[in-house]
Amino acid sequence: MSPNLPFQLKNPSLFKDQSLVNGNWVEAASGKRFDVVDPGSGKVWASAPDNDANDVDAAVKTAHVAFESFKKVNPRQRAQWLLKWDTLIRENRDDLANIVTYETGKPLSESQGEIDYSLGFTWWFAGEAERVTGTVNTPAAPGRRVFTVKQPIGVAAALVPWNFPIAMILRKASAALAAGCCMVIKPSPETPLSVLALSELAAQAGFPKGVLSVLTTSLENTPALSEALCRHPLIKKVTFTGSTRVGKLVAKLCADGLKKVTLELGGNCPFLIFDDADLNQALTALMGLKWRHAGQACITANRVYVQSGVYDKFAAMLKEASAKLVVGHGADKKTTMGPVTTPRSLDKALSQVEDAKKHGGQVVLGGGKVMGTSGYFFEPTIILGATKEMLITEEETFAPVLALYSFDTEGEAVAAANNTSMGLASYFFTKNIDRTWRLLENLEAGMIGMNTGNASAAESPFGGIKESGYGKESGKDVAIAEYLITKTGTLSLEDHF
Ligand SMILES: O=CCCC(=O)O
Repeated sequence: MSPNLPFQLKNPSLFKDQSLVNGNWVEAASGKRFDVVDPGSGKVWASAPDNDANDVDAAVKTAHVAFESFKKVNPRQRAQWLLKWDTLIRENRDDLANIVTYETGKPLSESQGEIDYSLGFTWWFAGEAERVTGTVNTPAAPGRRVFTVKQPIGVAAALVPWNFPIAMILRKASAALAAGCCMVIKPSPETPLSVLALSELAAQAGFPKGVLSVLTTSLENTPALSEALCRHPLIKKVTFTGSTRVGKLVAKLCADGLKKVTLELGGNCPFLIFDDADLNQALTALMGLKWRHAGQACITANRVYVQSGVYDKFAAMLKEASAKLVVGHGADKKTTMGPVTTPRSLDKALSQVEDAKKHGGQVVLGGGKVMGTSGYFFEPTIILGATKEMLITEEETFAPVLALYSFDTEGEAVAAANNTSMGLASYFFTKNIDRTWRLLENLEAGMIGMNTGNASAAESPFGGIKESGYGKESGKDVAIAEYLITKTGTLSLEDHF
């Protein structure tokens, strides 16, 4: 228990800074630990065990032993544990939000918003647990019946990012637990403590020992530990959220063991505004989507295409609204945009801005690091006159930098929006119903926001196409199916009549 937290916890039992294996809080076998840094100050405020590949086998084997019992637990019991977990998370919302803010940098109101959004997953998958059903049919061959039964796939590994540490865990773990799978979680090195706090609440909710395990690790040991998880023969399913580059490595590692994989990868999402759009609606949506967590969401708007008739007007509206953002420490109530989570993101943002300038882009707001602070702050930045030659068009930014492109026709906008290897989300704003339908069909993305920038919900299948990955998280049937196998039974009947 750390006495020196930079914030007060109402429930001190939530501060867990050891790994969780078989229901026990443990250190890495090496005894090493790594630091957890507050991005708002650049200061170390906690640490966690630096597990490496050698720590994987014990965690997976004990998870497998737990799975042998957990898979037989009645689905209603699993649903009840999920609902109890949901209640405990609700009761500890403020403490969890503080931990998230000090790990990720996001403003407290956003951390609270993330928890509220995430509770959709515990609630939703509690319902899904009891609705897993098989099928029965009568095939063409005489005297036969064919059945399918669904069963949990086994122990799953979750490789989880730092940008939404509560939402990503609850989206993955709730589906796995509802299905009857155990899960070994490898949190991001930036955000181990929020995941450990959630796991403590899962234990308090009644989930048996070994059902959820957490192996924390440093940036340095992340590749080897992740590889060991992907290669372990008792891991039957891997779910990864992160970059397309790493997602491809995970897919290759899992291919060797023919493991089922869900990949939620990079976005580079387009946001289209047509002349007939409600510009206030588009502005409100863009302000929420783009500046949320300082631009560090996979589904954020990376490329904003505005039709020429409203380009200047919308650019002015956007600049005026964005200039009012208050950049500061996430724990400060006045803050409306926090820091980026890692210093690496600052360098990437700066290189994209410099590159845009070289290609003729006009920086009309921000453009650089916030000076005179040890936190990782980047100014909210707007680049006008963006073109396809720019780095920002090619690469996901993951920082508060927004590029505005002008277009004339719908065909031109769709071609530009789709001109990326990625296909996570696309957004468009128009009041033309025919165009709405055409865009839904023609935009190449797994999720389409139509006059909204807020399309994520427990009820909606979440996932991309193209190099944004495969598999769905959340939504009815599809998400829990990622953790199930289908077994077919064929029965031969004797006819007595
Ligand atoms: O960053 C990716 C996840 C964001 C969301 O779930 O809406």
